[in-house]
Amino acid sequence: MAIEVRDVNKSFGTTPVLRDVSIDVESGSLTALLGPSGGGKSTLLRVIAGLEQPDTGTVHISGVDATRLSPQRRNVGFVFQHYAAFKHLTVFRNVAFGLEIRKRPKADIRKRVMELLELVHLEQMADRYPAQLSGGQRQRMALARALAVEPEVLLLDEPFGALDAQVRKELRTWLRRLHDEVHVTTVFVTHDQEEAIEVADTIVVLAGGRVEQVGSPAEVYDNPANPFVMRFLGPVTEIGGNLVRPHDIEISADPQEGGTAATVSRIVRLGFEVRVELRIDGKDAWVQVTRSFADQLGLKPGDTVSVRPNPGARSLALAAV
Ligand SMILES: Nc1ncnc2c1ncn2[C@@H]1O[C@H](COP(=O)(O)OP(=O)(O)OP(=O)(O)O)[C@@H](O)[C@H]1O
Repeated sequence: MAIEVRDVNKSFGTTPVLRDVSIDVESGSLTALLGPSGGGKSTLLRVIAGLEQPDTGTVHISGVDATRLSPQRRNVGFVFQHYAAFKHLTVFRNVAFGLEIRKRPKADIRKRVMELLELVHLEQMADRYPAQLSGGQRQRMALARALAVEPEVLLLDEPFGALDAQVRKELRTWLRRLHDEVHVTTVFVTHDQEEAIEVADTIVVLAGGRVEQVGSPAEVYDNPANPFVMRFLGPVTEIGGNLVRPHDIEISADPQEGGTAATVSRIVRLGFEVRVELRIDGKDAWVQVTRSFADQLGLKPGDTVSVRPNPGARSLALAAV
């Protein structure tokens, strides 16, 4: 195990921010800490980094008890949302920085930095200054710099959070490919469930300072531990007292066995998908269908339909919680 966090509690003043948090991060994995704002993600990452001390509990890194070690002695690399580059140094020198202070031979530094710049696709930018890079390029430089000293663990706190949606998407794919090449154990913080699902091997869902669930993207999406996780990981709607994914619902113009009667209130066409909005017993619900299926049904507002979760659907009973 690359990182073992055990029974960590942390409060700021009287506010508990991490409550009995225990997680294992496998060597070579890419793990997302996912959750709503204020849930404790950054604090947990900072506890792993050694930038915050837990009130109780321990952090082991590569089998060594790191709980009382300074950040410098933990052999971790970090990248934050707003990366503080040395403005007066070129991209090359920024990446070389950690190696220069470790007094590595010049030729070795040059070789390593050029390899890293190639890895992050910035080899053409070596002589530029940070101000001459785009936001996405600057974050890639930050990653190269964090990797330069060969950390055992790479910690990323919303590394693409300040970038626009398009660049963010590109960098996600890029981070996944980079990780497949380098295999350094990586933990990254995100509040974006799509980003976590697309990039991570393992997702740790953190809310209110507690670990709600740990699992692969498919596990947390398809088998959420509770209604909170189900809601946080993707769209949900309520049918017959159950929480269901809107794409897991069968809709029919005719009554179906085990179906619930609903009235169509609106039909919204969103490109390939169609969202059929419904009223069921005075409550709103919705079903997601494909455009061709919607056309086949020929629904219009005011129609009465029958809805039911399809046989393989995961549903969570709301009354039981
Ligand atoms: N240094 C600090 N002093 C006091 N309170 C803090 C400190 N750092 C964080 N907090 C509080 O701890 C809680 C958790 O913050 P944290 O940044 O860990 O959450 P987060 O899940 O990363 O949220 P976000 O996505 O908004 O950064 C918040 O209520 C925050 O206000």
